[in-house]
Amino acid sequence: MNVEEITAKAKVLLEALPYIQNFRGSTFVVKYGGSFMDDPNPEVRSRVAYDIAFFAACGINTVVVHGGGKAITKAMAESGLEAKFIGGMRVTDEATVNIVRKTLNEVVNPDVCTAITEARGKPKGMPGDEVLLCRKLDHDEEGNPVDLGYVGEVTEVKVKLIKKAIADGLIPVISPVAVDHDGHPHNVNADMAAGRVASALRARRLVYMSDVPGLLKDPNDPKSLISTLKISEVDGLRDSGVISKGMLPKVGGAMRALQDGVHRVHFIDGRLPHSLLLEIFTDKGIGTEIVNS
Ligand SMILES: Nc1ncnc2c1ncn2[C@@H]1O[C@H](COP(=O)(O)OP(=O)(O)O)[C@@H](O)[C@H]1O
Ligand SMILES: CC(=O)N[C@@H](CCC(=O)OP(=O)(O)O)C(=O)O
Repeated sequence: MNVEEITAKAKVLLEALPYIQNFRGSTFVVKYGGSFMDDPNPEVRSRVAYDIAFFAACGINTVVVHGGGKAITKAMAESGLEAKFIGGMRVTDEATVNIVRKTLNEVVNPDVCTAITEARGKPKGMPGDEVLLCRKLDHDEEGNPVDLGYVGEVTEVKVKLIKKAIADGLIPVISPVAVDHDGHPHNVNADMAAGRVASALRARRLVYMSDVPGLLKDPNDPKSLISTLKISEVDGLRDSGVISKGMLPKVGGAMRALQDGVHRVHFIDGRLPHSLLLEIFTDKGIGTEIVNS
């Protein structure tokens, strides 16, 4: 390496310093998944795991909530069950909730933990039904009544258990399953679960990773990225239909988290190499951020 190359390399490292100094000791919640988890290139998942291990090594209390919708649909098909969604939520009967729990807790959660371990991070798999309490979800985003079966809305997060794992130097990895007051497992939308975990932990950052560059003005045009959005601008975008489908629970979770004290919520493309590091450790970022003021 010549002097110019050494200087350029050092510059990249030093650019991260103020961010590391600023974020040390803060809590970040990362929604890991869902669509990019199925990317045929295993490198995609691995890179995200490296970014998560990087955060933890910088002293950021990093908590992961993962998805796994596609894996559930595949497991249902193998059992001869057809997946049905209403308003983006899976209709979940008794047989389905058993598949949801098994797939998320016994397949997806260990997979995410393995990826983090391979990046030399120290994950702690936490089945959601051990840390999340819920009641049956009985209304949709607009407040209309719905009955989706065993689909839950998180009412309580066992913060002490999560903080204990963090204090032990571990990265909690939580699946989107919860139990009601009778101990019956429920399926929870992973975006909403991540929002509630971020709220309960009073996280400084909540990051949603998906397979789009961020919030787009035109969902069919990746160049129409909205870089920064104020919370007050969200309703207008929702009413005009700009925010729709899979973005609705993310934005719903984001709004709630911001109202509960989370400082910023980011939406980034999990397929882009190291998008998590770039969004957090550079001035401009590469996705969308929603801020409170
Ligand atoms: N304004 C928008 N900007 C970006 N994506 C949007 C927007 N409105 C709706 N979407 C849809 O939301 C999807 C992301 O949500 P979802 O499919 O649930 O992702 P994941 O499974 O990765 O959590 C995008 O692929 C896109 O189809
Ligand atoms: C109620 C409900 O719909 N739960 C989701 C839980 C998994 C999830 O949200 O995963 P992604 O983030 O990969 O979509 C489901 O059954 O698909």
